[in-house]
Amino acid sequence: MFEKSTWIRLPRNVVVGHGVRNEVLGVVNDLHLQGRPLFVTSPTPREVAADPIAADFEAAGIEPAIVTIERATFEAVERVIEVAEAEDVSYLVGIGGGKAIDIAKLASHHLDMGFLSVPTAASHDGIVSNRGSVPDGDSRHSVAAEPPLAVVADTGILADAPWELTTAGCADIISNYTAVMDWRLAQRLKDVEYSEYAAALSEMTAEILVDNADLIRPGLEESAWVVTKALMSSGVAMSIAGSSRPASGAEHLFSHQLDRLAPDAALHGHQVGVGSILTAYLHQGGDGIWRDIRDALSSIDAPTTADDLGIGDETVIEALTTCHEIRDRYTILGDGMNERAARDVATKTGVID
Ligand SMILES: NC(=O)c1ccc[n+]([C@@H]2O[C@H](COP(=O)([O-])OP(=O)(O)OC[C@H]3O[C@@H](n4cnc5c(N)ncnc54)[C@H](O)[C@@H]3O)[C@@H](O)[C@H]2O)c1
Ligand SMILES: O=P(O)(O)OC[C@@H](O)CO
Ligand SMILES: [Zn+2]
Repeated sequence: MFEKSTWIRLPRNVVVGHGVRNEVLGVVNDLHLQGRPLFVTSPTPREVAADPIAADFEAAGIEPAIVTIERATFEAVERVIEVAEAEDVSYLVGIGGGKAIDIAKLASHHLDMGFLSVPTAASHDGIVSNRGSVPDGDSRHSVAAEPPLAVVADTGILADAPWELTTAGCADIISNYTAVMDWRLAQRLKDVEYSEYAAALSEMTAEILVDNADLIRPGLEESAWVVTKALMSSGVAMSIAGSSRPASGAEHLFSHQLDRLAPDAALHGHQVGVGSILTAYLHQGGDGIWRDIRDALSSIDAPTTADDLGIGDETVIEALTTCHEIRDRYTILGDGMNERAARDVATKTGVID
């Protein structure tokens, strides 16, 4: 008897384009959301987006509560939950980069409230995903949550954001190549649950982005459009899979470990991009696609070496040899690399000198 079943949860409205920041209130009305919102943001996104959106709400007689977070931690999630309860809000709006959106996502899940995702940077593929990613001591939790009810991505804001945030988003997408390799490997060796549709969507998203690399240039609003569509598509792949597997393999383990060893040294997307060069080499050897990944990253100004990341060579080796422990996710790293092997791959790919 066939007894399989699945829930695929996706946003109802996705609004992308120039000036759509002014449409957040319209989206709220379209979703029939009542009551006060709580805006979850961080300092610069507050200035560029949260305060102007709050002014639109105030003009319509709704006074949003606002909480500003600095880091993605479980303490920040708890703070947002406390403010939401104290201010008696009915829904949340995450306004900012990946961290603000993750915190809003996790808090709204706990509160059993809907949330809207308003990215101010095209820097990560958590914009529409159904996961929140938060470090916790020595490990990393990718927590199941609901995807946003709606996404409002203003390409004017995204194009004005610092260019490296956009290149980080591109690199987060390019890393899908190796994430899917790891997923297929884990399916073959460990029989992990696998979705051909989610894997194909994730790979196709990376291919379309790389094919359009010429359009991705600083100051071009069209770049923000191309990258944001890719970030959404990758997030949808995660929602179809019900896990971050289509977009997160060993290159993400490497990045999560760097977050612990060298906090705030580099952006998430840039770290996973360099990780992807390394793990592509581990999967396929010297003749495989590691050079294509490196060249694609380089063509959009994303880092390809430890130096570019501002991270020391020895930290890269430590991350490579220990990152398999960070979470229970089978990848090409298996039960861990030894130091000689780590130094070998990092040197042969030019990630370290
Ligand atoms: N949930 C998921 O599926 C998912 C997917 C990918 C990444 N992530 C998580 O997202 C985080 C990475 O996101 P990130 O790279 O956006 O980091 P981030 O949220 O820390 O943002 C980077 C910096 O850019 C600033 N910023 C944002 N918009 C700006 C603007 N318009 N102008 C100027 N500055 C602006 C932020 O305030 C922050 O200081 C990581 O914690 C990662 O694990 C989650
Ligand atoms: O589950 P994690 O490893 O946090 O991955 C989510 C996201 O960063 C994928 O691009
Ligand atoms: Zn990522």
